[in-house]
Amino acid sequence: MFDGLKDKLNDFRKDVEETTEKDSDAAADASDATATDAATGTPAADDAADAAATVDATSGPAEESDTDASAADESDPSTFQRAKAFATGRVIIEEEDLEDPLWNLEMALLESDVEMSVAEEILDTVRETMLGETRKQVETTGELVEEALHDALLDVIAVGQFDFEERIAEADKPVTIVFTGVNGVGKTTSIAKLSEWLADRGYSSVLANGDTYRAGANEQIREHADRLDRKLISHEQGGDPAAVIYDGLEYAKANDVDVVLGDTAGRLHTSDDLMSQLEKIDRVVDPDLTLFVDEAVAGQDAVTRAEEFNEAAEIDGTILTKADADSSGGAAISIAYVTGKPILFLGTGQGYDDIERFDPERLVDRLLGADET
Ligand SMILES: Nc1nc2c(ncn2[C@@H]2O[C@H](COP(=O)(O)OP(=O)(O)OP(=O)(O)O)[C@@H](O)[C@H]2O)c(=O)[nH]1
Repeated sequence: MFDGLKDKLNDFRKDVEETTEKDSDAAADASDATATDAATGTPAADDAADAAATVDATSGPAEESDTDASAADESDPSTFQRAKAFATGRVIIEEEDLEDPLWNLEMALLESDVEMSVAEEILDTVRETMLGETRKQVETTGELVEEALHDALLDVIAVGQFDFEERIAEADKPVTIVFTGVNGVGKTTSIAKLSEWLADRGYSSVLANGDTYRAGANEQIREHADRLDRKLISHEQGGDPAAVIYDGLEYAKANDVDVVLGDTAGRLHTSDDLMSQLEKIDRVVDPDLTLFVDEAVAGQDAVTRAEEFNEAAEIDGTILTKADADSSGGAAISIAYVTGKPILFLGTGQGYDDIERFDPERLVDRLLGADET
């Protein structure tokens, strides 16, 4: 899962390590040079050697000295700063160290279908974390990069998260959940999976097929309902989707069913038709939650659709299917930031159990290699 993106993030770590290693070598040379001068006993060299040994790299005596400073100090203050830091076991990351690696990272994120504003946000956070507390002490550059990437990714991925199970537990029953999204992305399968997920936690559910537009939609969802032994409410093709979901709600009330899972059409003649249909469902059944479903493999297209559907009928969260087949990870990283609504579940296969609660920390660990699953 998301292996392509994982590799690219790892490349960034290597990139920064390489640039800072070169600079560390230069700093080591400069540090050696000041030490050698110190051995010869020149006053300026004494200052520099003191500076190299001092723990506070920002206020060493060399900076205050008005005698002729060391060659490194005069020609390249940053090299001298590095030399001082190097002598005290510190790593200094300068803006120019990050320039090329950050450029490469931006290209890699965009290639991975990460939305532009999301990529920029990630770069800003990485830059801030790595340079923010300038001359921050770290054990290795790799660790600093990892920390910066961790924070940057988590910031965008965790937008809007809430405890879905708690929300279901606390809501008045029946809870109505409406699913939006285009056809073929795994919407019906996700409804079936969620019905099982809820059953595993003790909640009963009824399925309602609000996709009255597409021929064959009733048969498709009925197959799932039969297999799972769930009640399905459906009307004839061409019927009013709001009426179907309303009937689902009435059935749930009459039979003490906890949750109504309402499918909707993924595409109509025009987007205006789709919008007014979703608006009508909103008005008639006033769903507790509207979940947008799309496939991770659709990348940028999924992100754009999430925005469009969110405008048509405000969503409360996203289910991202086919994460098992997605290498890029762009949609998983971008959708929450772009819509302001969290990803709630990942579809991870074709079986009914192949659904997992979206866990931002776990995804970040996966991307940074700490979680191998
Ligand atoms: N690998 C994988 N396949 C999935 C996942 N979710 C759904 N699928 C498959 O994707 C295909 C389409 O799923 P459907 O549930 O029929 O798609 P849909 O969006 O409901 O399509 P419509 O009913 O046309 O709206 C099916 O073959 C599913 O088995 C997933 O998380 N991983």
